[in-house]
Amino acid sequence: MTATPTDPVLAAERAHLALADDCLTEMRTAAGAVVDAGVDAWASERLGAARAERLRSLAADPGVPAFFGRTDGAEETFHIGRRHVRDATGTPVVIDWRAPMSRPFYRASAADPQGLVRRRRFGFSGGELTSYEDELLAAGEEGDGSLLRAEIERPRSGPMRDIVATIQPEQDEIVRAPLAESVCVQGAPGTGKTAVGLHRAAYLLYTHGGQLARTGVLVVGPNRAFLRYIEQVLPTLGEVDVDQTTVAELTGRVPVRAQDAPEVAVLKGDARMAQVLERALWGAIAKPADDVLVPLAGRRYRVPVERLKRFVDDLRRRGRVADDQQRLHYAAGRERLAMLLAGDARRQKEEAGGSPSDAETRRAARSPEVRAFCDAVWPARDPAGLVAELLGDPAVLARAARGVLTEEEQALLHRPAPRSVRSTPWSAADAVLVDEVAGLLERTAGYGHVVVDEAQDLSPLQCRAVARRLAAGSLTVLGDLAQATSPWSPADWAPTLAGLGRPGTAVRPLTRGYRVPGEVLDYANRLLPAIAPGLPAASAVRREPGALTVRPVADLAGPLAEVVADLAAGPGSIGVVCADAAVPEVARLLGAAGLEAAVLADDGSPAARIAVVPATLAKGLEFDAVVVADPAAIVAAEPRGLSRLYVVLTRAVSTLVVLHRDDLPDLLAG
Ligand SMILES: Nc1ncnc2c1ncn2[C@@H]1O[C@H](COP(=O)(O)OP(=O)(O)OP(=O)(O)O)[C@@H](O)[C@H]1O
Repeated sequence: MTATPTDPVLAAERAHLALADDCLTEMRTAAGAVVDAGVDAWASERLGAARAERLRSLAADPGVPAFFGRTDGAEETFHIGRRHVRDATGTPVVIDWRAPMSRPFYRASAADPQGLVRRRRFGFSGGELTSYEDELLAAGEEGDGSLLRAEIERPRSGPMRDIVATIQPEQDEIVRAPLAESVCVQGAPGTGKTAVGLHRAAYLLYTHGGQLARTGVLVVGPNRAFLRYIEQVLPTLGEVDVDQTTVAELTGRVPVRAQDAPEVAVLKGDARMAQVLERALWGAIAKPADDVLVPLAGRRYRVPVERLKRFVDDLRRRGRVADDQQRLHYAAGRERLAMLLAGDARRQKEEAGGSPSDAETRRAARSPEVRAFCDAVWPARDPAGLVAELLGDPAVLARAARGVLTEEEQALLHRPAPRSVRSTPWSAADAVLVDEVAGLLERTAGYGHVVVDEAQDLSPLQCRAVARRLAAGSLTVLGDLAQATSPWSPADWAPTLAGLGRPGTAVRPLTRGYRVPGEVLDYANRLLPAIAPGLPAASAVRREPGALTVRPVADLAGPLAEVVADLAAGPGSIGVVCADAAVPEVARLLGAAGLEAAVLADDGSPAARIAVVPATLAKGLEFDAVVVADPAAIVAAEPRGLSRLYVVLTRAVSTLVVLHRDDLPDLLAG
């Protein structure tokens, strides 16, 4: 319902908005005035940090209204907004969207009003409250979704926005799933997976703040361009303390300078490599060959070889425990071994009537004799050194890989040993191997909750890298098997979930597409039988006659500039997507036509209004209008090129123009 400016309801709601703004200003002033005086310097610093965070979370985004909806029950009325706002007496003026009282706003329907008589949604224009839409749920009346549609179609001009005002019931169920529950969302393009994952992180932080503030929340995305696109969503929701990163950054212990041949990268990402690395590390532990004389408080005590063997065997066994939390890590095992020798000497001394101190025992553990023994039997290792040695020395690899990798596979992995570990030309897949070894050496610090996006592309070893960051926490896995473009691309979610350490996770489908108009989605869905047979096609929540243009062209030059110039005359973002190799040429063509286009880079720099997008960077992004230049080249560029094309065709919110040279894939032709 669009209200007239004199509508009394609108006037009352505007007054409430003004009140909420005043209260928010007061809350901010009060938070700013708190003196950070704790009982000591540390406590003061903590208080200061907490205050800074509270101020940051209260810092209102100027254009963002304090509330976006309202629920009227039989007795109570709540205004629902991005954060809780209260007046000077503590009375709530706006309820946080994550609070339990807000749930009916998202879930109630005419069939199940959940205690609501009315649900009201507000429309804003430039921060002004301009309209409202009422649903008299108790009377069986439901809205037509016009505000949802307006929200989706609002032109994009930068990073991703939150969807807090219009989260849909099927999305809300995932957002509010309990913290203990890991979820895997299999969602077609534009069904809101990324949005749901981010809102779930915000919901969990609100609901389990204390617990998660200690353990933290991590969001993992496919690349920097994607992170740049999503990174503002959580701060707008008031959550400034979430780590957002890529798998490459997570595993970035060595500088990546080289690229593997595809078959080598595939092998390096294989789960069997974990076994090879484990053997390479633990297999190098030697059998003690001799007694050791341990110096302790001025005397030497003989620890016989049989006992030494037992120590080593026991520790090794504890290093093989499957559960990472219970497992004795290699580096800790080495220290424990030294302590066992020192402890043995101590016991001997005590039996002889002495009473060595703890400090003396620790000194014994660090003595040259004990060190020499540990160096020989349980050598200190560093992750990069171990991987460099394994890949550079066929004999070392053969020992670790016997019965696990074929000889041909071992040969594939081999590369000439570099002069030093530091000069090793590491590849991205090597970095994951190095991280795997680091995880064997020492326990990796884990988060309380991890959201992993575009998870369909993770290699088994990358899954393990994410799982190591999870500790005892839970996981939100987001992805779409139809958009899988990596060589590991699983046919179902089971292997990925097992690799992520949560094999029993329930897979929840999302099939209502919000981003892409029906005409465009139907067109892209024609590829599904070839790329993901059996996967249900998404249905679009809206249709948009004229949204799709498929145009044969003899030459790109003229039509491309003409189409982009046309689109640029309207509002919103434009993505011109082409095969990676064609990016310079497409950028040149647009430049020559006087169009201000910039190539989207993977360094996290912001996308220009007209962005030339390499097809391999398009995943997860969206633009108001998309021009796909030469789809056949996108398909031809890689083994899973059809899936890549499916990704590319599903990036448009309003308009998709496909310019092709009469060589469309069969499923799209005709
Ligand atoms: N409930 C909603 N209300 C408003 N907009 C929504 C809603 N759900 C999703 N959207 C919008 O639809 C678009 C697609 O959402 P999102 O990127 O999260 O989908 P996705 O499933 O991750 O897509 P893809 O797999 O294609 O990358 C975004 O612009 C998002 O804001």
